[in-house]
Amino acid sequence: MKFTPLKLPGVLEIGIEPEIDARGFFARLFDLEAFAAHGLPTHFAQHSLSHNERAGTLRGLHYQAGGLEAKLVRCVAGRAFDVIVDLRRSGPTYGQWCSVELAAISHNAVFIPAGCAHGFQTLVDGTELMYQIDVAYDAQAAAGIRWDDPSLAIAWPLADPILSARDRALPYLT
Ligand SMILES: Cc1cn([C@H]2C[C@H](O)[C@@H](COP(=O)(O)OP(=O)(O)O[C@H]3O[C@@H](C)C(=O)[C@@H](O)[C@H]3O)O2)c(=O)[nH]c1=O
Repeated sequence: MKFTPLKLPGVLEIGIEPEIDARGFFARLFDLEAFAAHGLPTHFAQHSLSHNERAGTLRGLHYQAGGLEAKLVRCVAGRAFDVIVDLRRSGPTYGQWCSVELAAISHNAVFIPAGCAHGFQTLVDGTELMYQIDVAYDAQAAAGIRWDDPSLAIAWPLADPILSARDRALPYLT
């Protein structure tokens, strides 16, 4: 497995190192020792799947109030523009964002540490993202920031995104 730091501290793109033969390949997606060596969680309380019918669907930007949720996100069908926003007020990159394209064909994943918000926009119909989340979902703690916050100015690839009513009503970052 390959661990590549992205622009924000603690955000890593995780790639596979496939063992290729005439049949195809075999690749590890999770390795307890490697995750521990990179300071990543080795226990994930919930694995979840997000299915998105249409290209342009945008979910986010979400975080858990209290900033305690870390997650590993991978695309298992289609492609998505994935965004991480740093909400760690005491850190030097507070309010900054970074992105990575997650694609089923690339077999990559992104690790999002606690204290960051997350969102994505699907690039093709039928895109699915799989989450491995280190703490159990707490509906009362679900929080978010508007996808089009002017102070973030995220360069979403597709115009007129498909949004949930909840995401349309999220507050701006203050
Ligand atoms: C996220 C989540 C939602 N739900 C429920 C709540 C609701 O009835 C339904 C849909 O919830 P949402 O609209 O919040 O789903 P969604 O907009 O897909 O939320 C997700 O967005 C991306 C960007 C993330 O990073 C995720 O952590 C999560 O916040 O599923 C759970 O039961 N467990 C969960 O872990």
